[in-house]
Amino acid sequence: MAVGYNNVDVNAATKYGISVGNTPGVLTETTAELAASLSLVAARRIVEADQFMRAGLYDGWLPHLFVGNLLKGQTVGVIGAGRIGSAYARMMIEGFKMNLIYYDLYQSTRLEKFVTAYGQFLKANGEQPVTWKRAATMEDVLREADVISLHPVLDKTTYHLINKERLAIMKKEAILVNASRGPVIDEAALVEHLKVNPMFRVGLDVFEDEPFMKPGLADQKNAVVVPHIASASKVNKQINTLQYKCTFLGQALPYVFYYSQWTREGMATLAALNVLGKIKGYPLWADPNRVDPFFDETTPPPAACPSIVNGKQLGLSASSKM
Ligand SMILES: NC(=O)c1ccc[n+]([C@@H]2O[C@H](COP(=O)([O-])OP(=O)(O)OC[C@H]3O[C@@H](n4cnc5c(N)ncnc54)[C@H](O)[C@@H]3O)[C@@H](O)[C@H]2O)c1
Ligand SMILES: O=C(O)[C@H](O)CO
Repeated sequence: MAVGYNNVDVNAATKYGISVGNTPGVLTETTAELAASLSLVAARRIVEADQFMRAGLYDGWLPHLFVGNLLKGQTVGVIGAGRIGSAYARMMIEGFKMNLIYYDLYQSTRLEKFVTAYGQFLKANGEQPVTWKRAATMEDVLREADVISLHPVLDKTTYHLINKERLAIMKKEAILVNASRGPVIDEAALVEHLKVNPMFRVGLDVFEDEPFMKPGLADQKNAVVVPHIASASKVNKQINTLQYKCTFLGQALPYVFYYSQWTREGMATLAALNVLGKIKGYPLWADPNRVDPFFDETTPPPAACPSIVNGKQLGLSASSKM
């Protein structure tokens, strides 16, 4: 179960009349949050500083100890401004007042409107407004941005999108984050680039030969690496509050019950509803970017398949109800 379906040969599946379902929407914010975390951790050299501290090497404040990059007023570059790329951009812009440059095959009008409105808000409050730019080429993003996060789908147009030549045009102290798919970066070229550019830093959730890393990557202090954990999150939800009599205080105190809602539970729900929908002969859900109605605990899920990526090619009908 996943939103990314690069591991499935969709054309072959379509040829044999097999539907391919995915799980969009439920992991957008969690993946964007992980990309934002990697950006911060890399910018402020948190892992290096943590290891230094634990090794007992800290013997007093020094003006130049672990100097990192301040994000405020810098430029964030997003390659692939779809669901996750746009959510990540909003976090970095609103959280750190960064300017945006993005590259996508399609215009992201909603994202542009968000940055414009936020810029106006900042201006009205006497602050420097944030700005946005849609880049004509991906190279423009690589040249201009201080932090670059990769969020495209993996296909033949994005395989090794970041290669030796493109790394070379990035700023020497840039930060590169990848929470999309490993092969979007030529990882061997990245290792070489990290070796000769110690102030260039990366945050990686995904790897070219997952679960393995290319030789040398683990030795690089300027790389932060985590094991594909972008969707590994949960929310604790309160379900009930009871009063109980506290014996020593002699008064009623609230007793709160929680349960955890896991992101991967949401993904599993969409995957299961895709299967159920197919068995029942349901139509395709009209907008796979808006799957919230499938999680409304007060009503039964809609009689539709939440997201079948080759539904149109297979001639499946679309649901008119939203
Ligand atoms: N690390 C994780 O655990 C994790 C979790 C969820 C999704 N993902 C990955 O994140 C990526 C984005 O997912 P999403 O739900 O936002 O998908 P999405 O389809 O909403 O967005 C992808 C965007 O990439 C753009 N794009 C496609 N080809 C491009 C190209 N050649 N150059 C620039 N842009 C291009 C598309 O136009 C689209 O806007 C996928 O690769 C997915 O597999 C990873
Ligand atoms: O594409 C996805 O959904 C993720 O990589 C799985 O967490």
